[in-house]
Amino acid sequence: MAERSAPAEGLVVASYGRHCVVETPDGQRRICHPRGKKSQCVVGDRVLWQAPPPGQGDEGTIEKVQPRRNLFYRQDEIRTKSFAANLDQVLILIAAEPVFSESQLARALIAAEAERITPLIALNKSDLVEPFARAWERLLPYRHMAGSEGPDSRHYGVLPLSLAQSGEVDRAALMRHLRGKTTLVLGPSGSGKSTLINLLVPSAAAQTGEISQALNSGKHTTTSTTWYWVEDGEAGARHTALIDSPGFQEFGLRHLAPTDLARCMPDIGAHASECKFYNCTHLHEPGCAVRPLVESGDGAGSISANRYKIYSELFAELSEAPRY
Ligand SMILES: Nc1nc2c(ncn2[C@@H]2O[C@H](COP(=O)(O)OP(=O)(O)OP(=O)(O)O)[C@@H](O)[C@H]2O)c(=O)[nH]1
Ligand SMILES: [Zn+2]
Repeated sequence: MAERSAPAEGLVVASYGRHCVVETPDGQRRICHPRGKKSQCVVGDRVLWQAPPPGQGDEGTIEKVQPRRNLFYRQDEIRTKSFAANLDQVLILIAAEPVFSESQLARALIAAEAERITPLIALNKSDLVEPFARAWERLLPYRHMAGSEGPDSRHYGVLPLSLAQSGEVDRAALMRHLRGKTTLVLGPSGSGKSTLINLLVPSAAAQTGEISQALNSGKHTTTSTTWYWVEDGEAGARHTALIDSPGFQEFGLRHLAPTDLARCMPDIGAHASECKFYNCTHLHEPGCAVRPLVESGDGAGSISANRYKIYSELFAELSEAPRY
């Protein structure tokens, strides 16, 4: 039997459930299969993979998945879906139109916070003046949420964009946040996700082409999550990456306990340590420091009524016993 070569390092750039595409440090891409359950991988994984012995095709095997810094995923009652691993940021792209769901936005933010991944929010289509003004207003609690670095710091970056109109300006603004990082891009359909990817990655089609080629054109199904290198002049190639992933809808958080929520909703969590009971749920307890801060009809209070409503609904949802 022919000698096998030593396992080599690689980066998972596309994932199809049972198999994936691995990129080598010199930019070659090839299809690989996990050796067993333990070597199941997702986009963003650093792996050790092995080429097949000569004469046995060109599909490799994943020998080992290196320990992950984080894993971004969602979980509903039946399924866990992993988006990607080893992320620096999640960019949540919403738009003036179609009108975005605040609950969906809050869920994606919570999932990121739970894995300690920095979320960044972008609101596209600022050229649609009135719908944009309404959407920007709805983002007020997110734009104003206090950060931990001094009294004027903000917890979330919120970028206004007009991707189809002011591409170059937006590209510069986005790159200030993305440069040198690996960012997962999420957004509901119609928000401009393809427009954003094409703006930042003019070679996106070519890069997906290389993946299809590695997949023997059509032998395997089309991709669900894809890694793109962002060409960035001075900084050079393979430095900044975007990961495009579908599946913003139905953002299940069943992997979290209801008591994790306050920590992942910083406007609510900020006051939790002042509650009378250390395990206060902020729903009904006497001496709760959170509830008096929720906006009432008179405009007083510093926690938005919508945010508190989302918190209580999620608390109830995550408290239900699993139904399977
Ligand atoms: N008015 C306006 N329209 C935009 C802007 N950016 C994107 N669009 C339009 O919005 C529509 C959706 O953009 P896409 O980039 O295809 O959005 P997507 O999020 O990839 O949508 P799916 O393909 O459905 O997932 C297209 O008709 C774009 O031309 C913008 O800044 N302003
Ligand atoms: Zn409380």
